[in-house]
Amino acid sequence: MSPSIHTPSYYDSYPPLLRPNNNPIHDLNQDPNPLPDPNPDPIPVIDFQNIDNDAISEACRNWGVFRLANHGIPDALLNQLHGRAEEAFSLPFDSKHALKSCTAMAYFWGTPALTPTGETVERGPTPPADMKWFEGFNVLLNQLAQQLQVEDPVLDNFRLVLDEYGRHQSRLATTIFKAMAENLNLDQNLYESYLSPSTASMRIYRYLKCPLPVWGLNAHTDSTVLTVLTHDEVGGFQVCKGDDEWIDVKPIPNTLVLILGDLIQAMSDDKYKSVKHRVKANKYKERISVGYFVFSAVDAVIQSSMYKPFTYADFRAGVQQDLKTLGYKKVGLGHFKLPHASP
Ligand SMILES: O=C(O)CCC(=O)C(=O)O
Ligand SMILES: [Fe+2]
Repeated sequence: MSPSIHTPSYYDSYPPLLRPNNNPIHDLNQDPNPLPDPNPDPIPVIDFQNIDNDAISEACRNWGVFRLANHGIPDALLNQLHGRAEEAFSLPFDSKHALKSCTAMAYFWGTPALTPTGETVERGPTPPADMKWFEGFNVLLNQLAQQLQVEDPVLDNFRLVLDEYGRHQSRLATTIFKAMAENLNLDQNLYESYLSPSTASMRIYRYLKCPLPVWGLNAHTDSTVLTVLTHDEVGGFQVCKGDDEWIDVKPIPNTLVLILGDLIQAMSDDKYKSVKHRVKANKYKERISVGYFVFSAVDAVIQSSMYKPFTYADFRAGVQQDLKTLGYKKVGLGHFKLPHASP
């Protein structure tokens, strides 16, 4: 008998457990993809070239999310970012998996529960219903330029574009945070420790075609001060308005979506909302998104009338505890809530 020859297939880039041939229910071409809704979404838009503090204040209080237009990131760079990410994800799974403990650019798949250095929080085998149909790279921006030596030209090009994109994000986040801090009358001496772009990380996701009726990413709030997302045209990102109204955020080319995280909610004495968001899984199309996550300095003490003083290090330790025991962030800001502020 001749030895079986393995013909490389597109799905060699997928984590083995998420390949269609390992999922008999994976029937990719059965129904047509539903048509997108032609109506615009109601997400507020902020013009970065003409910042209106009142409009920012309104969006932060009522939504916790807005779209950023005229952000000054060249379209060519955004296109390159998506192109390079696509190339990196198309590498064979083993080449990506080799980076799973590479702190500057750590590869992960199947779960968003990561340690601060990008390694998967181990909790024993994940049942398929909890498995997330994605893979990604967790990038620590301050390590990307100096610490990461990769020989593969695809990964090296990816690193270069991430570095450039990250510098734009740090510029945008600093300016937007300043407008928010002015609106909140925060002490100017706190600005630098409350928003520390040197702590920033990025996550680049490829959501794979998903055969199961599960969420691409479950509803959560971010543990950040601010998060800035760029999405491809596939869609599926939703934010929660009020208690339970889920709104589809339309993918609009070359705009960014900025969401407020838990840390700014505390800094604002709960006037601003850390918005819940989630991602719908898609059976037919892969989706690429890039998130920039910026935090406070790890040892900066966050003062709030609604919470006990805490540092980002304290906050992160609470989240890691939840990830280890439950697999998801449960308590978050609740760890620090003052009794008089509880409902
Ligand atoms: O993929 C996305 O659009 C959202 C990612 C996200 O919410 C996160 O990583 O916290
Ligand atoms: Fe998120």
